[in-house]
Amino acid sequence: MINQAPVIAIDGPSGAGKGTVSQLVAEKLGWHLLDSGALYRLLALAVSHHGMSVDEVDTLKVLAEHLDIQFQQGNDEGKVEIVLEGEVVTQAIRTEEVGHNASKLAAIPEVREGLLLRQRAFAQAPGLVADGRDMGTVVFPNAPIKIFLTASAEERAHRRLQQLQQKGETVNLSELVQSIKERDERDANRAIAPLVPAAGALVIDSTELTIEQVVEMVFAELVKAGLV
Ligand SMILES: Nc1ncnc2c1ncn2[C@@H]1O[C@H](COP(=O)(O)OP(=O)(O)OP(=O)(O)O)[C@@H](O)[C@H]1O
Ligand SMILES: Nc1ccn([C@@H]2O[C@H](COP(=O)(O)O)[C@@H](O)[C@H]2O)c(=O)n1
Repeated sequence: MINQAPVIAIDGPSGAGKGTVSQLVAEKLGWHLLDSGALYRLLALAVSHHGMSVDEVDTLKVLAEHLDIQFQQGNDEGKVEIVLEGEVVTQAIRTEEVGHNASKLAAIPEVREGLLLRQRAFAQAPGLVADGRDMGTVVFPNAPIKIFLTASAEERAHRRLQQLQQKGETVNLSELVQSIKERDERDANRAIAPLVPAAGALVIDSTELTIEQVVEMVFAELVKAGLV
């Protein structure tokens, strides 16, 4: 059996709100959280640090399997610091550039294979909220709850703009829309584990919804499944 503990799989395109909603749901339930995108971002950063070529697919697979990653509880309640090979990279992995490089690596089958078991290992009692692109389709196909969270590209770019501006970064909205559409295109059209709603997934379009409304909809699914 693949899933040892109940899993809520939350998939969808960049900026749809998966990370925010997953964190809130995991906190409310006291369940574990898997930000699978962070693993692809960490790999992209490591590849760039080590000056590796994306053509070395067998070496990439080994790196993906053994990459030294730690998710450490920070001083602020709920804040997790991400450590790659001894260096805190919590902020460094969140740039658009790292997201783009992650999405290029994510199209390589050996990379996905290398990360697969690491992701499944997060499914521990009492349960896991897993956020990504293929949580419901490939990594946790038996998850009792599958959500596909989306929003218009313009709304997602707008949210990302605000997020980056709050961090003091100067960004251009039309460039962000372009970047988000490019990443959507690559994620949805790759040959392996493309971004598609899993069979039976509840599709939630959050364009006109608040974060709280989306969280409520996920909880309604938990009630229906008898998990709370
Ligand atoms: N329903 C919503 N209404 C308004 N803002 C939202 C909503 N959902 C998320 N946001 C905001 O949008 C931004 C992006 O959300 P988040 O990082 O959770 O997206 P994501 O799907 O995890 O993206 P990525 O896959 O790129 O990591 C955050 O600033 C978040 O607060
Ligand atoms: N399950 C996943 C998660 C992520 N990816 C790829 O990584 C990129 C970065 O992910 P974020 O969620 O942090 O934005 C993303 O664009 C995907 O290409 C993936 O393939 N599968």
